[in-house]
Amino acid sequence: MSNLLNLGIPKGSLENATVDLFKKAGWQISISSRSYFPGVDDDELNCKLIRPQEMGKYVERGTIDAGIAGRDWVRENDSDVVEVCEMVYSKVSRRPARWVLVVTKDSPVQKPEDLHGATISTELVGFTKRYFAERNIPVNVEFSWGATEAKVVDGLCDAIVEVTETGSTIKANGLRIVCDLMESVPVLIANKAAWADPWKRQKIESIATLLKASLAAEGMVGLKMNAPNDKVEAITQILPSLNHPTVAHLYKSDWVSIESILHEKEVRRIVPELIRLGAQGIIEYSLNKVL
Ligand SMILES: Nc1ncnc2c1ncn2[C@@H]1O[C@H](COP(=O)(O)OP(=O)(O)OP(=O)(O)O)[C@@H](O)[C@H]1O
Ligand SMILES: O=P(O)(O)OC[C@H]1O[C@H](OP(=O)(O)OP(=O)(O)O)[C@H](O)[C@@H]1O
Ligand SMILES: [Mg+2]
Repeated sequence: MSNLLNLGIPKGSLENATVDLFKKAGWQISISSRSYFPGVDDDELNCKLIRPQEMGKYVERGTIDAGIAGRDWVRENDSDVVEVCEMVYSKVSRRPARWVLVVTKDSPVQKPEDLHGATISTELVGFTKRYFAERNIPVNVEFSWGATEAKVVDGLCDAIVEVTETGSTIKANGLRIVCDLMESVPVLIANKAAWADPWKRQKIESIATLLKASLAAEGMVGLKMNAPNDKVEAITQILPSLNHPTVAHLYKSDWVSIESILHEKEVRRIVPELIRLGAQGIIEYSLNKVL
């Protein structure tokens, strides 16, 4: 049973985005409703759904070998684990989640210092207490079980420290962000003993490499074209690339094939220029992974 890695998948906000990312990376994880043990098409993996708030604890103890959770919760729990890599994605976007200080629109609070003696509600109690203590602002920090935005609307507290991504919950509740306190992205964490085990470490590193490669490929495309030899200099000068564009000779011809990887957004600007410079037979293709 040594060639088996116990892997924690974050239940909740990061769940679907994480399963989608694994799919792009080459692993099909199937979660059936009410089961906390997803299936996975890899005999070397055993997946468990775990709340991100508890991922660090179970990875630290070795209950699971590795897992993905928001860095916010790994830090909040001060988990003694190896942070293998970070990946920039959230529930619906490819941006970090933001922990923000929030008040009602009509609140007089303009900066954290204005909350002297106030009550702040949050799920992230340790971080919030530290943030205000470091600035010598005495506040009363209360733990919130969720639906935190409602508490500041109802006047149950003066401000909240809450996570936001699209901002729609803050907007829907007529609230205002005072300032950003912290950004958080998902991290792949590993148990220290598992990291010291050569097989487990290699498996964890393979997962990290492929997840990151899949994220890196998003929004990138390949562009390939033919051009006469005397146009190569001009074309390669305007062509963005990861390193340098590839230039290969066409068989029995004084034409070359030029290939490069670039951001999809740049294509609409670059292609007309390439045609003007003499490129022909231009093809664009999507990428699954960039390593
Ligand atoms: N849009 C988002 N909303 C909340 N958390 C997000 C979002 N995007 C990423 N995260 C990250 O997800 C983790 C929180 O996950 P969790 O499942 O607790 O979210 P939740 O939305 O509060 O869950 P629940 O629906 O059970 O209340 C944190 O690490 C947080 O940084
Ligand atoms: O900026 P947004 O894109 O709107 O996302 C952030 C919201 O999503 C989460 O709420 P959740 O659905 O978990 O409700 P909860 O407060 O009950 O946990 C989080 O706690 C915020 O309320
Ligand atoms: Mg929540």
